[in-house]
Formats: sequence, C-alpha cells, structure tokens
Amino acid sequence: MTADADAGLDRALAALAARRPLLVASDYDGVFAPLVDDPSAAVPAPGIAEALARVAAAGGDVTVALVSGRGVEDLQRVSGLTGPYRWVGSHGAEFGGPLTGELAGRRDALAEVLAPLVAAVPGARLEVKPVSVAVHVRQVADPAAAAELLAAADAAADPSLTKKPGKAVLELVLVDADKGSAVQRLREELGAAAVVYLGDDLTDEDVFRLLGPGDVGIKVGEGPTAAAHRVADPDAVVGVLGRLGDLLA
Ligand SMILES: O=P(O)(O)OC[C@H]1O[C@H](O[C@H]2O[C@H](CO)[C@@H](O)[C@H](O)[C@H]2O)[C@H](O)[C@@H](O)[C@@H]1O
Repeated sequence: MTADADAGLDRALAALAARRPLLVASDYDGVFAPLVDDPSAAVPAPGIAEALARVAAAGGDVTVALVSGRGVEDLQRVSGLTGPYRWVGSHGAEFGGPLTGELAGRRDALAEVLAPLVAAVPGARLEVKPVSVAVHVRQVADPAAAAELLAAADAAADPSLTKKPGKAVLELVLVDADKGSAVQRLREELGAAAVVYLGDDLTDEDVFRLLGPGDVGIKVGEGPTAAAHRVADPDAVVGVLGRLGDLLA
C-alpha cells in the first residue's frame, strides 16, 4: 500500500496477519480486473498474479480463494490465474467442483426467452453461464433503453429464479446461492480464525455483512457498503495484497 493509504486498514491487516488459519478471499471483476466492455477481456491488473501468489506462498494455513459470479472454468480462462487457490464460481453455486449439467436445459430455455429482448437493444449482451443467464448493458449507449431492458428481463423471469443485479448487469440464477454463504462455508471448512475479503459489487455485500470482529472487509471503488475499509481500484488492490504478503512473509 502507498504511504497515504488508509492507516486503519493497515492496522487491521497487521492484526489479521497474525491469526491462523487465515482465509484470504476475493471477488474478481472490478477487484483483480478493471471493468471493461467485453467480459471475456477482463484481465488482472498488472501485479495481481504475483501479489496473490506471494500471499498463497505464506503456507498451508493461509488459504487464498477466488469467489466470483463467473463460472469457474470461465474465471480460470479469462483471468489466466493459476496457483494453489480455492475456486468458487457462479456466486457460490460452484463450490467443490464443476456443476452437473442437469440445470442446463432450464438455463437454455431462459436464454431463449431473453435472447430476443437483448437482440432488440443495440450494445446489449447476453452471457450464458453454468447456472445463470446475465443481461449486460454496459455498452448500451442510451441509459433509458438499458433500464428498460433490465426491467423487461426482470419481468420475464420465472419467480423461482434468484435475481442478482450488479454493475451494468442483471443476472438470473437458477439456484439459490450467494457469496456470503460460500465464504461462511469456506470459513467453517478451514476452521479459519480470520477472513479478509475484497469485493466491489452488490453481490459482495452478502459477504461483508457476515464478517465479524477481527475479519477485514475491503470495498473496492465507490458506493455504499457494509465493509469497514475501502480502496479505490484494482491497482490499489495490488498494494493491499503486497502489504499482506509482507506481513505474512
Ligand atoms: O463476482 P465477480 O467476479 O465480480 O463477477 C461479476 C460479474 O462479472 C462480469 O461482469 C462484470 O464485469 C464485466 C467485465 O469487466 C463488465 O463488462 C460487466 O459490466 C460487469 O457486470 C461477468 O461477465 C459476470 O458473469 C459476473 O457475474
């Protein structure tokens, strides 16, 4: 972290770094990778891969986990990150390995309903994921058209679906999973004495709300949050991971 970084965050990280087992978990898009128009082009900011590897190298009782709304396969391919990490995808629905294909039929039927709505709005994009379909409006130039499309997608969704609004996206998920439950599950599985979590979006608030004293929640970017700390962007995240790596070394 730079000299002008949040002194409270530095103190919190120093206290957390002494505790074991330790879980270091993070969201991907907007945290490790700057947000870009094309989801398949969201690569980590320079320095993320090295800083993350150094944190993971601290030892067996320090676990690094990526907790993403993306499917795990997509996350691994797009990020290019490799290492002894736990991979949690699809907002927690993919926890211990790939999902079976049994929900694929329902997902594809949902994508078929949404496809014509998306095709009618220039710049809109449909993303079909393991157990969800996402309607992206980041490249829709007209804000009113973007809002109308998201409302139409919302209205077209079966009430049994879980709706996850995010940054310029509405995701319709076939299973009831959230990142908060996934991080709790990891915490219990590892017997973690403390958790640090970094996130930038609404879905990350499910994690921040469940953190306790001694844990460290770090919101990346602007917007309301339950996290106790905040940094500006993925470049600042490199600094946070670097500082944690120093403290753990
Ligand atoms: O939980 P995350 O790892 O943050 O994933 C959340 C969603 O990220 C992706 O969409 C977001 O990032 C895109 C690339 O920067 C951006 O174009 C889009 O506007 C953002 O919403 C991803 O495409 C989704 O599947 C994830 O759920």
